[in-house]
Amino acid sequence: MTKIFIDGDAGTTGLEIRERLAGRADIELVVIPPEKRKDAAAKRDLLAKVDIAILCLPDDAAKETVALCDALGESAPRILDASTAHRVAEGWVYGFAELCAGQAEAIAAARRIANVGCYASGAIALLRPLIDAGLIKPDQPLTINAVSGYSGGGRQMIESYERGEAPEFELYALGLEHKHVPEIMAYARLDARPLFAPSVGNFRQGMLVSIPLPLDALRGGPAGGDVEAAYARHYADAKHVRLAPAPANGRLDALALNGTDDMEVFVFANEARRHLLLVARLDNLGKGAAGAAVQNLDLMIGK
Ligand SMILES: NC(=O)C1=CN([C@@H]2O[C@H](COP(=O)(O)OP(=O)(O)OC[C@H]3O[C@@H](n4cnc5c(N)ncnc54)[C@H](OP(=O)(O)O)[C@@H]3O)[C@@H](O)[C@H]2O)C=CC1
Ligand SMILES: CC(=O)N[C@@H](CCC(=O)OP(=O)(O)O)C(=O)O
Repeated sequence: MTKIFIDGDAGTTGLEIRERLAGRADIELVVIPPEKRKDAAAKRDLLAKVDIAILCLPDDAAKETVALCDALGESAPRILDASTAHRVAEGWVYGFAELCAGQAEAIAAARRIANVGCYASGAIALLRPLIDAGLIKPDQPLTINAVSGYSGGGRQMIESYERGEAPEFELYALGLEHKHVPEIMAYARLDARPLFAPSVGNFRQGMLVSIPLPLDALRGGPAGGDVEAAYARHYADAKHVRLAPAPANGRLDALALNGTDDMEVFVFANEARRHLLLVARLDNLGKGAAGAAVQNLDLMIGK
C-alpha cells in the first residue's frame, strides 16, 4: 500500500485530489491534524513516514515543504508538486504524460514531478505536436487567449465570486508577465515568447485555451486537415487527450468537460480565408490540476 500525504489538502486542488483518491484500496492517505497543517516540525515527521507527498500549496509554501524533504535525505518521499514553483526547475520532470514519447515513462521513474498548470496544459497540448511535426516554427509569433472558471484562482477568488463581489467576466494579468509563460515556452519548445491573454468568468470551473493563426504562417502553408492529422498522430494512444470534431454549430461550451479528467483539442479552419483557430477544452480542476495529478500518481506507483 502506498502512503501518501497531501500537503494543502484543505485547498481547492487538494480537496479535488482527496476526493479522487477516496476509497482506493492501494493507497493510504496520511493526514495531518488541521491545527498542525502549517507546522513545519509536524510536517517533517509526517513526510519522513510517507512514500509520496503531493503539494497543493501556494508556491512559497511548496518550496518550504521541498526544503523539509531535502533535509530528510534518504528518507524523503517522492514529490508531486501541483504548484507553479518547480515547473521549469532543474531536476524536476514535467507532469504532462501526453507531452511526447517517453514522458509517461520519465514521470514513472522520477522522484520529483511538477504537475502541469491548467492554462499551460491546454497551450502545450495545442502547440507541441505542431512544433514536433515541423508545422510551427519555434520563433513563430503566437497569441494564446484563454478563459478559466473562477476556481482557477483558488480559495480567495472562489470566495469573492461566491459572495457576488467579482465581475462577471474580466481580462487580467494585463502587465503581460503571466507566470505560466515560462513553462509553455519550455515544454511547447518555443523560442519566441508568446503573448498570453487570460481571462476569468463567473462560472466555477471549465477552461478554453485558444490560439488563432493564419494558415500561411505555418510551415508549408498546410490545410486544416494537415493540422488535424498531426494531432491525431500525437494523441492516437492518449487516454485523456483527444482530437474532437469541430461542432457543426460553430460554438464551444467552456464547461462541457467539467467533472472529467479529459482534454479535447479542436481545429477550426476556414480554407478560403486561410484562417485557423486551435482550441483546447478542459476542466481546470480536472485535466488542468487534480485529474492530471492522479494520472501522474498512478504512473509513479505503476498502476
Ligand atoms: N485552482 C486551480 O485550478 C489550479 C491550481 N493549481 C496550483 O495548486 C496550488 C494550490 O492552488 P489552489 O488549490 O487553487 O489554492 P487554494 O488557495 O484553494 O489552496 C491552497 C491551500 O494551501 C493552504 N496553505 C497555505 N500555506 C500552507 C502551508 N504552509 N502549509 C499547509 N497548507 C498551506 C491554504 O490554507 P489557507 O487558505 O488557510 O492559507 C489552502 O488551504 C497553487 O500553487 C496553484 O498554482 C494548479 C492547477 C490548477
Ligand atoms: C483564474 C486564475 O486566476 N487562474 C490562475 C491560475 C493559477 C494556477 O493555479 O495556475 P496553474 O494551473 O498553472 O497552477 C492564474 O492565472 O494565476
